[in-house]
Amino acid sequence: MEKPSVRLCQGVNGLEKFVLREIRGSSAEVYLYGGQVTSWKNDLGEELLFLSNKATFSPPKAVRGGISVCFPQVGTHGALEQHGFARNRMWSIDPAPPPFPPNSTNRTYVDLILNLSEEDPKIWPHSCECRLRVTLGPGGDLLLTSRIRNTNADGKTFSFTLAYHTYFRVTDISEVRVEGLETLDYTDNLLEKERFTEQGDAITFESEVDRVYLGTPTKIAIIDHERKRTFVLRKDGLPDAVVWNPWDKKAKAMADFGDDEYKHMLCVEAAAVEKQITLKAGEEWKGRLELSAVPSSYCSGQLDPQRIFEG
Ligand SMILES: O=P(O)(O)OC[C@H]1O[C@H](O)[C@H](O)[C@@H](O)[C@@H]1O
Repeated sequence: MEKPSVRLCQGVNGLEKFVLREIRGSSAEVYLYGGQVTSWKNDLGEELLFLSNKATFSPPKAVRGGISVCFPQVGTHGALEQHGFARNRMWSIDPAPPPFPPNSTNRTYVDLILNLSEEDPKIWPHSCECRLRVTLGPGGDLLLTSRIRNTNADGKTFSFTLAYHTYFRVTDISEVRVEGLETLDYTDNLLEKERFTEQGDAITFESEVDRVYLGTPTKIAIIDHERKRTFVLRKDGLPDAVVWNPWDKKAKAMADFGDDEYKHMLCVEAAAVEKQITLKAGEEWKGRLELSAVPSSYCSGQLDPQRIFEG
């Protein structure tokens, strides 16, 4: 048994990262650059997130993989650069994190706050506090909580979209199913954001996918059939879910992504995209994402609902 610990150390290219460890051996890594989670391992030391072998860790380029916070804009849904600027700014240790409900079992966490640059008001003329708490639960669950506060001194309202851009590591994308999004409406980024209704039983992958599922349930499951592992996402305050896999052609076009790596990743991103979140001066918004990885009780096409959708 290890002792739970949170350690600040140097990561790739001398960039600082936090390493969180829990008693049964699970761990997570969070970089101050981008406030980005780059690793999440289970009790057996198996990596659960995808991080590209070609990820550069060279600011101002965003790190390809892990979990980045897209804020204040998701994708091209606005006038800012793709996915906003939070993922390519330095974050720092939050000196005054707001109180969380007391929870004696969760001590392994780090509180970060986004440092806006002096140039940022030119592209986004607002003042805000953007906080992120990353918690590793004793059982190895990973919990991200964001708080965004409008601190505009001039009383101005602002609006934003936000996503946790999560790259799950999967064994073989063609053997993966996503459950929880069937029958929902989605907008298709590959077809000029046209709106469709999902028809199938569950989502499977055989070509490029880039969709925003709208108003999803709070729980979504990603079943890695070959590894017999199911990722369960539970989310609050983030009604939508982006599902993305670049497939072969787009993979080749990305400098920081290996040609065949699309086979081993899937992005399912808890997000607030369709409806912007609007905060009046002084108001705060809170959203959270909880991830767990459990052995699949998936067999002959059926998820065991007891295991996945309860509890
Ligand atoms: O290359 P990036 O800016 O990190 O974006 C990678 C991908 O992220 C999202 O999932 C979007 O829906 C995609 O359209 C985009 O290609």
